[in-house]
Amino acid sequence: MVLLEKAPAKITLSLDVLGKRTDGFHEVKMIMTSVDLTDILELHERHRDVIDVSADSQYVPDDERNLAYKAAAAFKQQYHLTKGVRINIKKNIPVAAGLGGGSSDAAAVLRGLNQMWSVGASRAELTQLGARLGSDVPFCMTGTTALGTGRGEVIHPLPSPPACYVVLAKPDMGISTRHVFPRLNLNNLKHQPTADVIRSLEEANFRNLCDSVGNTLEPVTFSMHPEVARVKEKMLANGAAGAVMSGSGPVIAGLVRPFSRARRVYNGLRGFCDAVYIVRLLDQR
Ligand SMILES: C[C@@](CO)(OP(=O)(O)O)[C@H](O)COP(=O)(O)OP(=O)(O)OC[C@H]1O[C@@H](n2ccc(N)nc2=O)[C@H](O)[C@@H]1O
Ligand SMILES: Nc1ncnc2c1ncn2[C@@H]1O[C@H](COP(=O)(O)OP(=O)(O)O)[C@@H](O)[C@H]1O
Repeated sequence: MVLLEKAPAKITLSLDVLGKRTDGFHEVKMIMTSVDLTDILELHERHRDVIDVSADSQYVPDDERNLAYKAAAAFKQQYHLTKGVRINIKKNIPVAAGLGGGSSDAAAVLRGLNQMWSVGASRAELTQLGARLGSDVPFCMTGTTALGTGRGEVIHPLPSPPACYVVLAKPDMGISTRHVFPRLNLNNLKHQPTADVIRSLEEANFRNLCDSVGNTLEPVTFSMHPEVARVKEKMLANGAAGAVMSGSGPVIAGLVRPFSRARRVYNGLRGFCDAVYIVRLLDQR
């Protein structure tokens, strides 16, 4: 049996860090929404009790370090399964970009195995299992628009954003999340107007949304990689109505209306960046 599962990328419209937790993670408030830039996972049932993973990207491990592998191993252990699976990943989401590609692949494996093996686990059970794999995985289980609290794994659904295009621009580097958080100056955090972003979603107010997006991690990533700050400036200079770094970066997401203006922003950034995309929100009014 073969099963195909899509794994959409996510962008963070707002990311605020409240402080450090006793478990070494940071307390966050972040608003995430999914976009139509997706990895495609092929799940092939194996009768032997093995997990094989392949990915068409040199930047992604094809062994037990792969988040898709970890998800399959956790699912098999949780439900005492001895069947095997081969997972082929078509990577369309840039790696270590702040778009949650690995987390989304892990969530796709949990959804896919639950279906392929007719386990019947609830979405809540899969989300709880996903939280053990990474802070981003619970959001990726839902794939709509939500506020993440705690370390990001506690999910509070939010209204869909107003329809717009998103230009994603990735400078030519990857950034590891675990290298960004420790560099935060916890005594001088630039907090975000999370409540304003939520209100703009409730009111479907595109202008107010664009004026309130922001990311407390930007100063850290920008100081490590000044070119990321330049991409954000260029995104706005080329006509984006709002721009914000996604996750720990380096991707900058620009909110744009209408499509003709999105094309202009896209063209203004191509050649300046390693990869530029125009995507749609998967969950929009
Ligand atoms: C912070 C975000 C925002 O989207 O960064 P991106 O990965 O997307 O860039 C994500 O929630 C990340 O989620 P995920 O990538 O699953 O991170 P995890 O594997 O849980 O944690 C990786 C490392 O990031 C740091 N970390 C992550 C989340 C958090 N709330 N506090 C932290 O300090 C820790 O050092 C941790 O060891
Ligand atoms: N299936 C996967 N897809 C992408 N990255 C993966 C995967 N499995 C493991 N990784 C590793 O996880 C790290 C984070 O990748 P990714 O989730 O794309 O970053 P981000 O959370 O910043 O978007 C990378 O170093 C990558 O090598």
